[in-house]
Amino acid sequence: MTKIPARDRLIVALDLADVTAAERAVRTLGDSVAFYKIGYELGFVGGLTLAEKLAGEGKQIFLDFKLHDIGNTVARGVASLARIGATFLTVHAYPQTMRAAVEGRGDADVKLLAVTALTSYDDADAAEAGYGLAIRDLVRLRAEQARTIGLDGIVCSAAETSLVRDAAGPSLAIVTPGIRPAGSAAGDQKRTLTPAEAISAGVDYLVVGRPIMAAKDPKAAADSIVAEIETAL
Ligand SMILES: O=C(O)c1cc(=O)[nH]c(=O)n1[C@@H]1O[C@H](COP(=O)(O)O)[C@@H](O)[C@H]1O
Repeated sequence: MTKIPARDRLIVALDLADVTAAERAVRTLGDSVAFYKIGYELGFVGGLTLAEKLAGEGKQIFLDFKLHDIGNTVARGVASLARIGATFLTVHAYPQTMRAAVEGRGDADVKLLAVTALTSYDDADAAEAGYGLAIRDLVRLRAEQARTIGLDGIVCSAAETSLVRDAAGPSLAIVTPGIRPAGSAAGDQKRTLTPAEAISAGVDYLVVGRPIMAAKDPKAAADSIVAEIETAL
C-alpha cells in the first residue's frame, strides 16, 4: 500500500442527528479532516445526500451501514450505495453476505470493508450472542474469509492488528474504531487503543467519533489526533 498521509488516516464519524448539525461540524473541522464516516444516525435523516455532496467537494466518504441480509438484498443494497461515490462501505463479515457484497459492487470503485467483531464486544458478549469462539479467534476467522472472498479491508480493534495482518495479508486495509486518546472516556467501547498505539501496531485508518465530536474544541481534538498519528508513523 502507498504511504497514506497522517491526515488521511483519520476518519471522523459524523454521528449526528441531522444534516444541519453535520454540515456545521464539517465547516468547523475544515481542512483538519479529509475523511468522514456516515452511518445509521445521519444516514437515515438525509446523510446520503450529504455524503454525495461531500464526496463532490473532495472529501473521502466511508458509508457505514454494516449490511447483513439475504444475499439478493445485500447485493442490491450494495449496488445502490455504490453510486454515491464513497471510498468505503461496510458489511458484516458473514461469508454469504461478503460474497453478495462483492457481486453487488460489480465494477464500482467503492471498497468493501468486513466488520469482524464489533469493538463494543468482549468475549462474554460473543458468548452471550451464541458464538463458540473468543473474539480474537472470531476476528482471525473472519479476516481470512474476507481475504478469500475478495473484500478490500477489515474493521476490527487495533488490538487485533497483527493477527489480522497475518490472516488477511498485506494488501487489505485495516480500519479501526474504538480509538481513545489518553484520558478520554471509553463509553460503550470495550477493545480500545490510543491513536499512537494503533498506528504503532500497523493500522491503516483510525475511526474516531465522540472524542472529536463531543470535545469542547473539535478542530483542536482532530489536529491533536493527526499530530499523534504523524509522530507514531
Ligand atoms: O464499522 C464501524 O465503523 C464500527 C465498527 C466497530 O466495531 N465499532 C465501532 O465503533 N464502529 C463505529 O465507529 C464509530 C466509533 O465512534 P466513537 O466510539 O464515538 O469513537 C461509531 O460510528 C461506530 O458505529
